[in-house]
Amino acid sequence: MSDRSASSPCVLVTGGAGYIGSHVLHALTDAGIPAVTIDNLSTGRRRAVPGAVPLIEGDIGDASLLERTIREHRVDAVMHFAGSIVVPESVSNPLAYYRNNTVNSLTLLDTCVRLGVGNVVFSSTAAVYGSPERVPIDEETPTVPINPYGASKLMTERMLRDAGAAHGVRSVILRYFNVAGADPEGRTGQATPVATHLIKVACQALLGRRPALSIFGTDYPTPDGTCIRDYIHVSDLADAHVLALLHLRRGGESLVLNCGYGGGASVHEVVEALERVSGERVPATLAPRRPGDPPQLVAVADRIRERLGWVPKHDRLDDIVRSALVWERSLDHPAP
Ligand SMILES: NC(=O)c1ccc[n+]([C@@H]2O[C@H](COP(=O)([O-])OP(=O)(O)OC[C@H]3O[C@@H](n4cnc5c(N)ncnc54)[C@H](O)[C@@H]3O)[C@@H](O)[C@H]2O)c1
Ligand SMILES: O=c1ccn([C@@H]2O[C@H](COP(=O)(O)OP(=O)(O)O[C@H]3O[C@H](CO)[C@H](O)[C@H](O)[C@H]3O)[C@@H](O)[C@H]2O)c(=O)[nH]1
Repeated sequence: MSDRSASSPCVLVTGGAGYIGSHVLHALTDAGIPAVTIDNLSTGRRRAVPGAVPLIEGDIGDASLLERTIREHRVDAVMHFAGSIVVPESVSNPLAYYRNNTVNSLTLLDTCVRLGVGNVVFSSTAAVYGSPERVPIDEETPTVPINPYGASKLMTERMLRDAGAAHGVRSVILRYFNVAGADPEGRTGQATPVATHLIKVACQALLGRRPALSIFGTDYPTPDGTCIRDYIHVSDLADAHVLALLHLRRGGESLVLNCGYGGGASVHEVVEALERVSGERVPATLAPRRPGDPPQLVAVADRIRERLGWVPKHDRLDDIVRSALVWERSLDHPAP
């Protein structure tokens, strides 16, 4: 055990080899906060994990591995990213989603309670709101998920709330809106080649790594007919996680917080931003609506600023798409 881990408590980051988890590991390392990660590398990559952070290759469904890690590293807090994230896959294979997102979260939470780890930061999603009637969406909006992915995450939120009441576990539940972009220093980014997220797919199309971007639906009730989303830069999201951890370590109360900027961009606006920053055309074709896409998802994002003192640094759409494009160029694998 190193001197540092002997003196300071450590945060266990599940899924730290993945897109968002790896950005958070870099943010923790930059802030001098000791961390350890467990990842089964099902979608994550070993090289996304900063060198200073021990990577334990294993599954969070393995209670004895969790227990060993928590004891050996003097873990006092957990940031829980590990999970399955593809919405259509959750529709075709729901039980796999309930197993990985809900059952494994239960194992993790149960282990935390048994070992007295009382601080949990959880990656939730705007998908818990489903297709709300009113936009923008505040945290009191009813949670009515419309797919198993959203339902599987909402169940973990519920477990955290109940475990808080019964066992004193305090949690910050972060409901991410549309996460995009990459580390401005180029240390990590979204690396899975089978991407479905708009900004990543648009970058791949611009670079000729896929034939074209399909714009799913141009007849929505929005000003330009395409869907509107609240895109948040992954590095700003990573900063929010560090603040959430510090809040809990200070003894702060449990919170549920939207993570977005409170503004929206349409699919056309995203494409225009990418063309503006690159000076190149995004090959795009107009396609029918994708099933299950709500016309607008925009956060009311005041609470996170008030409660955590979060101040975003990368909230211009041009910055988000530029960082995504720089990262995409650095990847050596072609898209499928
Ligand atoms: N990407 C988004 O836009 C988005 C939006 C809302 C919420 N989220 C949530 O954020 C979290 C991270 O998402 P991401 O985009 O970084 O996805 P990702 O697939 O890049 O990261 C998930 C990581 O978890 C690991 N993992 C999965 N199951 C595991 C298991 N059973 N045991 C150990 N490791 C396991 C994977 O190998 C991967 O490294 C997820 O919980 C997701 O639901 C993501
Ligand atoms: O090739 C593409 C991909 C996406 N889109 C459109 O771009 C918008 C954004 O789509 P994404 O797939 O990038 O993201 P989603 O809004 O579908 O969902 C994401 O954000 C949600 C919360 O807002 C959940 O967190 C979910 O897990 C996460 O995938 C949608 O209108 C979609 O139809 C296209 O036109 N073409």
